[in-house]
Amino acid sequence: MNKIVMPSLPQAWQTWITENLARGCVPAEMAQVMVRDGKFEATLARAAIEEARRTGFNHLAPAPAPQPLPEIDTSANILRLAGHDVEILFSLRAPRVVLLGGLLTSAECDELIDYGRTRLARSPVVSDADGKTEVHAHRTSRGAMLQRGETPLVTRIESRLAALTRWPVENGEGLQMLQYEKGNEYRPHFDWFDASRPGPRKHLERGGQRVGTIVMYLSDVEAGGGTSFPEIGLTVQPRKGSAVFFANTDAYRMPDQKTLHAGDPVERGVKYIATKWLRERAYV
Ligand SMILES: O=C(O)CCC(=O)C(=O)O
Ligand SMILES: [Fe+2]
Repeated sequence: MNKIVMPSLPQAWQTWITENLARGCVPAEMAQVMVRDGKFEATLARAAIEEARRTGFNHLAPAPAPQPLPEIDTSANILRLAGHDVEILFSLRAPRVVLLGGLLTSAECDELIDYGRTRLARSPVVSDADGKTEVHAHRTSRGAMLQRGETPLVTRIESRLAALTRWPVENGEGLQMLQYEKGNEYRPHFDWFDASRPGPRKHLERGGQRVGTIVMYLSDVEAGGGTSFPEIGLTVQPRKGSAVFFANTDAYRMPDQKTLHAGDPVERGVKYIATKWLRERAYV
């Protein structure tokens, strides 16, 4: 095996191999993770791990520090953000999930629905082949894509989200206001882009990975319509004004498989949400 396998890997994976070997992880299991999560050829994964082992896995520069991510201070019950108190209802460390109460006021929810409702169109998904957006049976809601700062209310919400997550407004995609009627759903999916597929890879060029998601509930729902995370057995029930935040990647900004999530089918009532996706860098 030649010696240049490791440097050909993305820096984050070099660091991952180095750190996991140092922690005593089993090489065969590490190779499986690289195939599953990094979409590497098995032979390449094994060669890189073997090379790192032979060289004492210290031929790399010191591991870079974990990258900053959007993060919410969950040290108290109430987070005071410039004139607005948000309740921290629960938090989970890995994957990072935080449930927030009273992120939006009832009047803000109603205003956002009234504003977005005038231009609802079937919600698209990103195609694997070319990155264009297309209508798909897996996502049956209708929605409106709002520009960043499109109205004073949108600006106010975006500033609140930036203070909440300590993440710049410029790194956010525009808000999406979504309406799910009876039977409408968003089947299990990831919000992060899979760099091994040509379509999603194109989206990474503008602003990098989607490192965080905030789903804000603009209405109560009589039955169904929860946001569920099947890998961790969690379902969040919509409650007007509440929101769920989750980080889509680990501390090295590597996609996290545990963030698989769905908008469950609405059984009774109408569900309205606003979704905000946070990128690694400015989204312009
Ligand atoms: O509808 C939901 O509860 C989840 C929405 C979602 O996953 C998204 O907008 O990316
Ligand atoms: Fe999502």
